[in-house]
Amino acid sequence: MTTTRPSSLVTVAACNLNQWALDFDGNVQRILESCRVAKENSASYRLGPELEICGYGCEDHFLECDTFDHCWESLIELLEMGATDGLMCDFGMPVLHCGVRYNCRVICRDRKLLLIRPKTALADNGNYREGRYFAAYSAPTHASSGIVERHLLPSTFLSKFGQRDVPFGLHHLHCADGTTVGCESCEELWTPRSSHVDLALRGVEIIGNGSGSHHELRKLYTRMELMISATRKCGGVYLYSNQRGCDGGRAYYDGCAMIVVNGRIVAQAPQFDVRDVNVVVATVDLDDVRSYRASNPSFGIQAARLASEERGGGGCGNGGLACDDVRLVWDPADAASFPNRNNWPKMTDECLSLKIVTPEEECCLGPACWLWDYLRRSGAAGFFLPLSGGADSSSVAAIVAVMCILVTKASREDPEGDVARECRRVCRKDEGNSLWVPSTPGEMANHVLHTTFMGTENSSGVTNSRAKRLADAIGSYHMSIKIDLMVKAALQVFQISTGHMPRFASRGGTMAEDLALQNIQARLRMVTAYLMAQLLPWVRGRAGFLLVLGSANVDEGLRGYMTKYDCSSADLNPIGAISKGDLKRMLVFLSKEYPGFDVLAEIANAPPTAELRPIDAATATAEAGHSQTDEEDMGMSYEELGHFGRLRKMYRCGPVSMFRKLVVTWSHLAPSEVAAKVKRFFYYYSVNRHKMTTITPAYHAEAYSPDDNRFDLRQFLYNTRWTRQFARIDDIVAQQPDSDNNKDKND
Ligand SMILES: Nc1ncnc2c1ncn2[C@@H]1O[C@H](COP(=O)(O)OP(=O)(O)OC[C@H]2O[C@@H]([n+]3cccc(C(=O)O)c3)[C@H](O)[C@@H]2O)[C@@H](O)[C@H]1O
Ligand SMILES: Nc1ncnc2c1ncn2[C@@H]1O[C@H](COP(=O)(O)OP(=O)(O)OP(=O)(O)O)[C@@H](O)[C@H]1O
Ligand SMILES: NC(=O)CC[C@H](N)C(=O)O
Repeated sequence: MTTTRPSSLVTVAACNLNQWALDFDGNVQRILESCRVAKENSASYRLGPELEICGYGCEDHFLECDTFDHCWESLIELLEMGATDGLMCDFGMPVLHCGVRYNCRVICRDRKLLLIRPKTALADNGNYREGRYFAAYSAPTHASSGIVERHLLPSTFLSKFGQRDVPFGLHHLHCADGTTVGCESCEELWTPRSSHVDLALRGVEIIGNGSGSHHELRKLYTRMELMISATRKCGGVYLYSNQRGCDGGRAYYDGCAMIVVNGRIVAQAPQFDVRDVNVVVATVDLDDVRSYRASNPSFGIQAARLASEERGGGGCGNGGLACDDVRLVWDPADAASFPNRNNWPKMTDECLSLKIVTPEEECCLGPACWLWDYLRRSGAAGFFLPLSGGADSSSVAAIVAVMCILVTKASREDPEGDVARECRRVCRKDEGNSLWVPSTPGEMANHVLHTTFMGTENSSGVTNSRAKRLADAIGSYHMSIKIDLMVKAALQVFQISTGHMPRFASRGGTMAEDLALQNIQARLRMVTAYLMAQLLPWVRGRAGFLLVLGSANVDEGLRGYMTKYDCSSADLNPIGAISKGDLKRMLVFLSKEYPGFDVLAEIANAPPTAELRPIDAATATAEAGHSQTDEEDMGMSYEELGHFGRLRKMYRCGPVSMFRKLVVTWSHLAPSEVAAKVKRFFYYYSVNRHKMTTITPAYHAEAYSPDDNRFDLRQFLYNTRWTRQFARIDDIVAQQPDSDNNKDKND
């Protein structure tokens, strides 16, 4: 008699889901769709994103019992609707266990819960606050005795599915066909002692990582490196699922579900997309994992040592749980299951090279997808953008244009699909059984984007023309108006009330008068923007309101080079966490990528100007069209601001350490000049920090974002003289060989 081993082929699926915090019904629908697609592709295992049932970004809603209750309701619904029939599903949801909140993976199959696995390392840096909502789990000491901790399920499980409780802890599953499955949750991959290491040493072959990881420029590369390195060292089939989209906040989760085998990427889902559900599937041979590990003696030594430690009583209770009625592999010999050879899952043996877009593309694709989710979920009829023809507001217009390109393409590919349906709803073309889809991105832009150049007597014709040409290229509903009447009226009210009329500095006024005259123009633009946003749909015979887009970039926020409550106060800002340098590169990229957008290159190359002071014909240049330029006004260049911003936030530098670094980086400058620049930066940063408290919610794009509300938590009332800090800088300058003091001494 011959005994043959069961087959070792298994088809696994990972997904990107556009979940929305607290949208329990919508989330269930998207999960169901991902399970359907996984099954359609013959998968026997499906991994979903972190906390997918309620949405990752519930934040303080995780403190509410309702959130936990609704998650159980959703899980019951998923089981009842057959999501797990014939498919092992690793779902993400919060679980209250013995009075403690945990961020958990819940593994189910055939309407039965097999394991609840709590997260052990919580994400608490940057935008993450998991420690506020959850406790990190560590295995209880009694687990070493082999006792498996159990979680008592809500009573409905007993009545509906005959199940009272489920193992709870850091276990993995041993299926009847010899396949082993385990999990590691998002941040655990990023920690020095990652869970996948011990899982691999215990022989676990399939490891699912359900994540809630948001986009930051250049971050995908780090994620990919972590997964490739993990499976190169440990072997294994590593699945990564991530949320994708705007789930109600400033972050954009950038999907990119992946399947990696022994250091090779075998499947990758899109990072930026307007579809709600993407599923990637791969058929892998677990024997490849077994032989990869077994062929590496040093892996064997460590695996044997761990096994002997655990046998020797140091066991941590993280053992395998037998699932005797679960089979994951498919067997070509089982002709009854797979009668038609053409329907067999395709073996995935090639190694894909990871698709990583350039930072310029990331800058427009991430915010474009985020804006689309926000627009369709807010119920608005479109956007209103004050378009100055400068680099910032033009970048925002270009991002909306990219949004229209993505949505138009997806709608035209499937006029009956979800994206087309949402597009019709937003464009107010959804009456009856309409299957309308925009014929071009420009047609869509004409429905959703409203742009206005709001000139004053201080504006130049050059910027007005750039705004008009860009609006024409994009197809937006554009107007060019003058707001001098409003400015004059406001100043007359002031004069009647006080008997004084302010003058610009160039006309004999003080700096206070000059600033007030600049700010009134800027603020009236904001008032006009909201009026337009409210009434333009009415003017066009449509229902609804428009969302006002802001366009202050990260450098302006950091330096405070903006008027509080002017056009920087809007409903949303897609570029608030992107630097001027990255934006200019994005504009140049778009001008090359899309025919007809060549005006963007001209805009990128023009010197930035606020156009709030009268034009001085003697100093105005043809490119700027104006004599007032940002960099001169600010007393620092955008490039210098980039350095200050990164050192302050990403390298956690106070004034003294920033000076110490820059004095080396800027070795072409005298230490005293570097000191003056650093002090000037910290002065303006601290004097204007209060502006960040009211700044418009912006797409989180960069690790150097100064967003006061979520990401860069600091005071907003400073002693702007920084006496101790600046004195230390002066001390260091005095010690430098080429300092002015020493020069005097040497002379
Ligand atoms: N510690 C503190 N905590 C809370 N609030 C504080 C505060 N200190 C001042 N304030 C408030 O902030 C006000 C000063 O800020 P703000 O009114 O913005 O005025 P301010 O910062 O003085 O002037 C705006 C600056 O932005 C420049 N700018 C450049 C480019 C474009 C634009 C534009 O708008 O288009 C503007 C403009 O040239 C000018 O230099 C004070 O009058 C006070 O109301
Ligand atoms: N003439 C104008 N018409 C319409 N909107 C304007 C005008 N001037 C300024 N704005 C709005 O106010 C915002 C801030 O103005 P500011 O002069 O600081 O421009 P900026 O930050 O350099 O941006 P941009 O590069 O778009 O000019 C602009 O991004 C734009 O949305
Ligand atoms: N949700 C998480 O655990 C995310 C953590 C991880 N550092 C990331 O950015 O992807």
